[in-house]
Amino acid sequence: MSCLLRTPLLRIPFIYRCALSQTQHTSPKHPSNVIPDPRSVAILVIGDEILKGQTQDSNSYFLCHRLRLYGHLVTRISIVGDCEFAIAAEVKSLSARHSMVLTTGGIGPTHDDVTFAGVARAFGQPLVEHPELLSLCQQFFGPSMPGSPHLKLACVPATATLNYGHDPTTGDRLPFPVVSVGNVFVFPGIPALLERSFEGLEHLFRNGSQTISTELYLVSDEVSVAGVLSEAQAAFTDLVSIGSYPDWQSNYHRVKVTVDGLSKYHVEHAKRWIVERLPSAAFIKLETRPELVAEERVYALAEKDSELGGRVREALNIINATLSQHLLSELSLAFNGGKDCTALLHLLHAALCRKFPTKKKSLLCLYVRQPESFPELEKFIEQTCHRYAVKLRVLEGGLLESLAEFRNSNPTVRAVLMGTRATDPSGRNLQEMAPTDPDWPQFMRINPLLNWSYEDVWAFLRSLHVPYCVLYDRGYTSLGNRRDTERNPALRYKKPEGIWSYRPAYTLQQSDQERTSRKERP
Ligand SMILES: Cc1cc2nc3c(=O)[nH]c(=O)nc-3n(C[C@H](O)[C@H](O)[C@H](O)COP(=O)(O)OP(=O)(O)OC[C@H]3O[C@@H](n4cnc5c(N)ncnc54)[C@H](O)[C@@H]3O)c2cc1C
Ligand SMILES: NC(=O)C1=CN([C@@H]2O[C@H](COP(=O)(O)OP(=O)(O)OC[C@H]3O[C@@H](n4cnc5c(N)ncnc54)[C@H](O)[C@@H]3O)[C@@H](O)[C@H]2O)C=CC1
Ligand SMILES: [Co+2]
Ligand SMILES: [K+]
Ligand SMILES: [Mg+2]
Repeated sequence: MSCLLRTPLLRIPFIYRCALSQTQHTSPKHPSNVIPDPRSVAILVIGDEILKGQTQDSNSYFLCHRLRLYGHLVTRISIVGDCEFAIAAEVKSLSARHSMVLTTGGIGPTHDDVTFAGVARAFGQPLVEHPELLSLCQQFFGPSMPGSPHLKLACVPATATLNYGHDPTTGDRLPFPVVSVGNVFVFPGIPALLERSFEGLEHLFRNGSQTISTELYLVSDEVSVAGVLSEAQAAFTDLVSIGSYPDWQSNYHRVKVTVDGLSKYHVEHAKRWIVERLPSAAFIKLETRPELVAEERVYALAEKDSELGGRVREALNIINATLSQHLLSELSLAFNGGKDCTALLHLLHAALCRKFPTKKKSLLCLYVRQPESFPELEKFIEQTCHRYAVKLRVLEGGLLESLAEFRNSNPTVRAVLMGTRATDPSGRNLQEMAPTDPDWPQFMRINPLLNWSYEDVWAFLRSLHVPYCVLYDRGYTSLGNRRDTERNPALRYKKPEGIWSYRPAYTLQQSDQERTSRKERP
């Protein structure tokens, strides 16, 4: 490898370095006259609302992601306001230094939409009314008088090319073309419109080469790996690009390290280089999308001759019996973001994947939000529903009234799956299948986790890398609301540097203390 590294001809110049040399911050190693890499692309985001903090730019994120899939490397994102001169200056500079420039925003009919004027100015061209665009505008907006606002959409730089995209699913030609001038492509700002226009032009933007990317997940913090990562980047200069990204929300890792490059050989080599220099306990082989492998992993766990295997078998039996007795439209999952119903959702998802292997069936979840609920919990619930593609019905107010409302608005639902365990205050005299009490709205309650222990729930979640609410990693063992829940004192400990902290919930030794940090309702 060292010979390889020393032979300049065999080095693949890595793009991110070249990008640096194109800016004013010229590095001594890279003269400023480096020819732009043919894959280097710039994105120009246009809009006052972005600079004012009124709109969060999502278009550049979308474009970076897609362009990378298509084999390009975005080396610059610029943001300018709705100012013709600023747009012109930026377009001129970016267009000279990159193989392609994609702009977003500023092509509508209002006074602040000046992107075409800016692009025309950048190339020293007049704005002209394009006959084909004019007839399209008249088709969409009806016949026009001179000066009609929508005619502005037809006024483009003189050498403009019209690029018609196609709907990737139907193959139909899209009604409105994307205008390009030289290597500058002018996209709309409305995210849905931008995405549709871009996807329709895949053939224009797909490039041959591909960036190879791999990840390492670390359970240790950045400080403890910074030295090795610097050495790795130095050893593989110009061959790979190494990134380090701390994550405060993950339940399973603290840092994600990425290794990117043009050659699989060098990417793998650099990855091994890092792995060999850190203790193996520093890494976790993380399942980043556990929901995609839920069926396989959950059923494999059920085959195991262990206590947890037995619990999983039992829960799957109850779930499958429920699925054979009821249509999916007759079922709902009571989901409040707690660890138990999180485990149940994963089990249910696995069972549904097995029962409906091809059809995407969506489950209805019911969440009765408490006053002063934890923001972390709300965020987790939202992300989880998205992850498992379930519908969420949120109700506010008392449990009884909310259930009555749910009963009325969802008359098909007969049974509600719940994460109740026998050790919960409400689980003491419960059966696995039990109708609600006479004074409660009538449902069949299904409790597949009734015989699970606190430890079973954590062993299940942790072994399958199922994401759970981050509050459990911060010392909460049972979640109510911000008023009635505290971190569990049994998890409190003093760090070597003398600061008090809390261990994660899954390390609690005395599971009978699970709820001691919750003031129970009378
Ligand atoms: C559908 C349903 C039917 C009920 N029927 C009765 C009844 O017949 N008689 C009775 O005395 N009590 C009933 N309850 C109240 C229940 O027994 C508990 O008191 C209540 O769920 C709080 O449970 P917990 O404090 O043990 O919390 P948890 O341990 O958090 O709750 C256990 C499980 O209940 C579900 N759950 C709890 N709170 C919510 C919420 N806010 N939104 C959505 N799901 C939630 C989840 O599946 C959770 O895993 C019912 C609750 C629900 C959600
Ligand atoms: N049918 C079509 O294909 C076309 C329609 N038009 C028309 O032009 C108008 C819109 O032109 P635009 O250039 O899109 O106008 P614009 O620049 O004013 O943006 C429109 C909306 O998109 C949001 N937006 C802009 N940049 C964004 C970013 N980077 N990230 C997230 N959100 C962003 C803005 O905040 C704004 O709400 C509409 O009236 C549309 O009908 C324009 C071109 C093509
Ligand atoms: Co080598
Ligand atoms: K506008
Ligand atoms: Mg705008």
